[in-house]
Amino acid sequence: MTATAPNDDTIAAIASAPGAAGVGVVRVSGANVPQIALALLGRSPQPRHAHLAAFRGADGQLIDRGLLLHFPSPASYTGEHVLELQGHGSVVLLDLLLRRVCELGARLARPGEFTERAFLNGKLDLAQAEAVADLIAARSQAGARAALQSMDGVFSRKVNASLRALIALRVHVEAAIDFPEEEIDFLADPAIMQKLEALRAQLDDLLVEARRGVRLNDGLRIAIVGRPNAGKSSLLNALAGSERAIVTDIAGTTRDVVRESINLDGFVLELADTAGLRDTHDPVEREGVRRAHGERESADVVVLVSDVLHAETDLAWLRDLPASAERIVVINKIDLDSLQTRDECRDGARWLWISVKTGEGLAVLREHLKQLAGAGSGEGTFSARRRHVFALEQVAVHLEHAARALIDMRAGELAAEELRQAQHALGEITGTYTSDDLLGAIFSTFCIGK
Ligand SMILES: Nc1nc2c(c(=O)[nH]1)N(C=O)[C@@H](CNc1ccc(C(=O)N[C@@H](CCC(=O)O)C(=O)O)cc1)CN2
Ligand SMILES: Nc1nc2c(ncn2[C@@H]2O[C@H](COP(=O)(O)OP(=O)(O)OP(=O)(O)O)[C@@H](O)[C@H]2O)c(=O)[nH]1
Ligand SMILES: [Mg+2]
Repeated sequence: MTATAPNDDTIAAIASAPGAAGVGVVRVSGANVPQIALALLGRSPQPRHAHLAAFRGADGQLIDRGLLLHFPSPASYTGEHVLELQGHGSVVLLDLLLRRVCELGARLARPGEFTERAFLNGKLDLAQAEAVADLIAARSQAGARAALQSMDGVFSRKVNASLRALIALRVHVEAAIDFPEEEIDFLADPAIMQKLEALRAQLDDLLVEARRGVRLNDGLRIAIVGRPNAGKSSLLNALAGSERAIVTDIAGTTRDVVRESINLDGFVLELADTAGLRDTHDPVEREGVRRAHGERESADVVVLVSDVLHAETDLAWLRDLPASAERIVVINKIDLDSLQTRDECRDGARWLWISVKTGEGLAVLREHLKQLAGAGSGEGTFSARRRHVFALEQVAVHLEHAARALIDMRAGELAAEELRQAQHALGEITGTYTSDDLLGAIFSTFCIGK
């Protein structure tokens, strides 16, 4: 992808979903739009006005009768001249219309190229452009609402506020380096450390929000792990509301990872049921256990399923769980012991006593998962991508190094370099600093016509 190539060519694509529909849209962007519009309408269209037009081929044959709209540059989605041809939603007609537009001076657009141009023309920053794609792909109301917030710039504004604070800090530190005779005094100034700490706190909050944004966007990844026969597959089936996984009373039933995506009151949960953890000589089961470990490592939430007979021995597994994941310990089969449902916090985990068989305690588990997916986090919740979280983690590391350089070593040069790198990482979120490779990777995942 040539993100920085001059955009002097005109691009066109069908912007509506393929298939029969009431209306379909061919979208065109670029310098040739006025001439294409003139050819199709027979006169120059009024700006931002819907004209009913007879779209004709080169031979004068009618292709379709539809609406033609011209958004003159720069007041358009891309910032360039944009033309919309709204015809009948027929794959055949829209293809003919697209062909005609190309004859008149356009080429086919690559996926995401309209939004890429909007980015390059400053209509959107990179995080907002990504949110456009995430909005289109959203699988839940919560995900769509969050993506809309990011598209509106909620996330970007927070990033930019931190960026400004970071730049101000850099200015101070760089100035101190330029005047070495004052460096010692300056670096001892507690106001600088306070500013740096305030910035770190701000970015820590943003990281928490961004992680939540990723969950809203991608769904909450939940790994169901635990001893064989504890009821992991039964739990998956109960949450999914269908007999998705095989359940038997034979230990070692599940081997492959069984995935199911569910929508829980507008929140997407990505469930993964895994093979029961045990030492075994069966090579198939051993591979299943290996995969179960893999799921555990990459999950947002690990649900460790045990049962009333093994709760204490299974506790040992808690230690092996990745530190970053939320932990839920589910003690299943309380019906066997006529126990009551319980809900406790201990050992850094939430403990729930349930019975998949009777359904007792499942509502509490569902509610808890919903909260972890982002429910109840209030207005202004925005969507984010893993790339953003990674950038914020980098920023945090550089700021920590900068703080150490300032406090422990009074090393101005070192601190300045760390702050510079922090700014670079932060700027990658909104695209202030972005390589062509990254842009190519991002926009190529869009739909054609977006
Ligand atoms: N028919 C149609 N519907 C659509 C779109 C579209 O491109 N075409 N959109 C495509 O995603 C979304 C709307 N997004 C848009 C965003 C900006 C502008 C635009 O013309 N912006 C100008 C003028 C702003 C103004 O008048 O306030 C600008 O930013 O300068 C148009 C659509 C959803 N619905
Ligand atoms: N009494 C009782 N039995 C249950 C409950 N939940 C599951 N079971 C039974 O426990 C047995 C094992 O259930 P599974 O869901 O296959 O267990 P698993 O953890 O997936 O087992 P593996 O796939 O072998 O690791 C089945 O016979 C289930 O019917 C429960 O709440 N109470
Ligand atoms: Mg199973």
